[in-house]
Amino acid sequence: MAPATALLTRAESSTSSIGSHIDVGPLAADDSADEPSASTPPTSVSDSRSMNSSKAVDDSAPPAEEPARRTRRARPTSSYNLKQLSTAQQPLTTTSRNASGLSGRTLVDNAKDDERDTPLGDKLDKALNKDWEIPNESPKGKLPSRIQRQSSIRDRVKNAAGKAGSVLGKRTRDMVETGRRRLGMTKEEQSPQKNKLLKELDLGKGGVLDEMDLEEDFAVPTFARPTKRSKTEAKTALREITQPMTIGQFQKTSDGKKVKKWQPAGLFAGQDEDADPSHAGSRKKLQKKRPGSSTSEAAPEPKKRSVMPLPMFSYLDNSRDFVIPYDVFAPSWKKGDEKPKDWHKINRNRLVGDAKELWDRSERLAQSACVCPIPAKGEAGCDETCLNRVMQYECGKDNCNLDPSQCSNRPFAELGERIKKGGSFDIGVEVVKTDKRGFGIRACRSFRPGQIIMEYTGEIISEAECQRRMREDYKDKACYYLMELERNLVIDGTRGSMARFINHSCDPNCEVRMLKVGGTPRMAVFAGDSGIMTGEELTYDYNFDNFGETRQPCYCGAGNCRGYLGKRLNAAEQKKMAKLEEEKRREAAALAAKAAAKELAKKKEKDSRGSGWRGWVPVDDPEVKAKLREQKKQAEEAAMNSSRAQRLAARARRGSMPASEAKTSPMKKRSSPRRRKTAAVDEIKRRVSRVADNDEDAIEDEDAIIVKKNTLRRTSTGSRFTEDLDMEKRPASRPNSRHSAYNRATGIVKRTTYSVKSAKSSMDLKRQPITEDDDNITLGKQISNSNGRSMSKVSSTKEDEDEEDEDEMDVDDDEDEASEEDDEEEPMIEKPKRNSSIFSLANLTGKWKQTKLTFGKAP
Ligand SMILES: C[S@@+](CC[C@H](N)C(=O)[O-])C[C@H]1O[C@@H](n2cnc3c(N)ncnc32)[C@H](O)[C@@H]1O
Repeated sequence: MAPATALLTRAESSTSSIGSHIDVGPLAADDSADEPSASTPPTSVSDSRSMNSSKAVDDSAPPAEEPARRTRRARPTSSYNLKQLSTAQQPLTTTSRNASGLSGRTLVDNAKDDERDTPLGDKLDKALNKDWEIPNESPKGKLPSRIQRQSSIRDRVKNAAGKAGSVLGKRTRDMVETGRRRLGMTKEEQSPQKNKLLKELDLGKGGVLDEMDLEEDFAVPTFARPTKRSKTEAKTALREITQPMTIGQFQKTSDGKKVKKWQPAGLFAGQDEDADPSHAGSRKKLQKKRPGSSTSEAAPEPKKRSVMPLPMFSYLDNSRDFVIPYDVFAPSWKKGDEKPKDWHKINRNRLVGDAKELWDRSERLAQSACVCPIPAKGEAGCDETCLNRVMQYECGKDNCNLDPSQCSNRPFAELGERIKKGGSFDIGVEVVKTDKRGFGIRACRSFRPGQIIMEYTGEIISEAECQRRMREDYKDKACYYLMELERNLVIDGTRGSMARFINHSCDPNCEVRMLKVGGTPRMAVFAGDSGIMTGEELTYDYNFDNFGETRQPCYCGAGNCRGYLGKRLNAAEQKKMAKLEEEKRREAAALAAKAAAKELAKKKEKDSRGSGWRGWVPVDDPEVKAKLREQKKQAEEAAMNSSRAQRLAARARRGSMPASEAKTSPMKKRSSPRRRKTAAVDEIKRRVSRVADNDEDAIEDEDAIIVKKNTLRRTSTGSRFTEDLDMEKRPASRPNSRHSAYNRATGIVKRTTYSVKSAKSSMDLKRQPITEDDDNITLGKQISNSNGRSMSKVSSTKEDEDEEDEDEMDVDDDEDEASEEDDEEEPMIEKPKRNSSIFSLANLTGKWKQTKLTFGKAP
């Protein structure tokens, strides 16, 4: 070799071949035989391997060292001079290049080219020879033209496939063989579909041909362009072949060897599609299996898969509504939820009374027996053609030859197994309270269409007993739990299983059916055609006869609701029912009108009492109490703020009385105490009656009186005004009076006792306890003197007030005496409150009694 050639520098390299264009043509051709590794295209000048391959290697270098010098970085990259490469590889049978630009022989040794006779290679060979019409003749004497090169495509494809097969190894080949066996195909008799797939696999868009875009104006042979679908299928097939086996688990054999355990079923090509309940086709199939089911159309045959579906596609196909899994949702009874009372649970039917006799005597149907064939693996036996199923018998060991695992007509056995487990998921239902329909049953798991949910158990009674119970025991009940079992026999679920709580719906999701289990009829609730989702309320159509004339309104809320519980009526029945209802409606209207008239009369009577009258109110009503307190407060504030009150207060402070008051002042008349008292009381009565008549002025006067009283009370505690009054107006001593000594000592007390404006009432109030019972807002006071003598406790209403006035005088007399004696005592009262005329009257007269308070005025 010329050493000059060997001294290839980076600079030279970059100029001679931008993009790592390395001239390896003649050298590679020469060396390829003795140095197979040279077939790996060199990638860059720094690649020592490339240098060697281009004969720039010193021949003296020991060949054994070559592998050691090959670095990791010396890997091929993706830029080649394709023309050169193809020429360089001319001596080989074929050259192939895939999309990444790698030569096939970088993966597979040339020496193995002969082993290309893999099944896939054969297959491709066949497919190519059969379907492709690629012109492979070139004009004689001409240099290999483009089209000639095109003729080698076939070989290249074969090479590629062969190499792939060889690379993937025995396992893949075995798989392909197995797949072929499953499809029942020999090499020769492949289905047209498979051929098509293979063709598409070979030629698909973006497939082998597309990868071989050696020249822009490549003449594509005439064959149909692959569709999108076939392309997908082809890709799937390719993936099926090339994917490593990941399904299955390893298991150890007896001699400790690890062998793969293969799935017997799954998403494999050649198997039936799943009978998933959420799948419309399979649902129909199940419906068809049930006798008496509404849908009787023949279910379509399940399709056989020609290729394995990708998991993603099967998920998309079997889409269903999202439901929170049971263990997350678990709509179970919460603490505090209402539980049904009055329910005695029994899980097995009990024969009661004459039903037992009837049961024993009743003619039992001869036990039916089915002759269903053993089903194919993975299929359910005793389908819709099963004789037992048709006769409404459950299969069992006595009447069915199939193994329980093969038989699909053993719902009660299935239920028994589930109940034995005992968890709430296995039981699958629970009682819940509904809005308008009492209790109901809710699913706490999902149920397949037609799957048994629960048994309806209870007391089995005769028809006659049922009628008696209806008439006597249940006549006042709103809910009945009676269900006909067989002729003359009824299940009374009043004492029974949870199924008794299932409500009616005109669009139900369950159905109740009777099955004979070992010759014994039993009722059960089955999921309807759409299955049941977790959390759904279970309902079935009661479709019962009404006992009596009344029909219960239905609150199922379904779009097709009939409006009533019970079965749909025929025209005559509907007419009769409409007539009855019309009558009832008329009666109800008449009753309502009567009640309205009565109410109106009451209202009129009430209104006739006058506009201000709002009726007596209960005195212990907290609202009234609050209102009264508020009114009282407002009145007090108004009184304190009224200009008249202030004027009077000012005058009182100055020591002069208003002229009007002065005129009526008993002090001026200097009459006898009794007369003065009478005059004062009369005056108060007059004022109070004006107030009672709602006279605005009088109310103001009343305020004034009250203010005055307060003023006077202050006076009594030693104000200047009182002292003045005492000095100037002090009466002559009364030698005969038993109080004269006291009068002389204190003077003022007596003088002020009987005047409206006198301090009598206020002074008395000071000495006498006023009780204002908080719980009972009636205002009143137990009058007692210092000796503890009870003076008065009079209950008063407006009607007897006048009479009481008479008593009042006597009371006051006694009181007066008491007051004289106890004048010096410490005040023992709290400040009296003003709010109503009655209260004021009581204040001013000193008469305290249990008074019923009112809003406004009494009539
Ligand atoms: C067999 S019981 C069902 C359980 C019942 N809800 C309970 O609380 O016991 C039948 C009674 O439930 C009530 N009911 C059931 N479904 C109803 C519906 N759709 N509308 C109104 N009431 C219903 C009626 O009172 C009926 O007599």
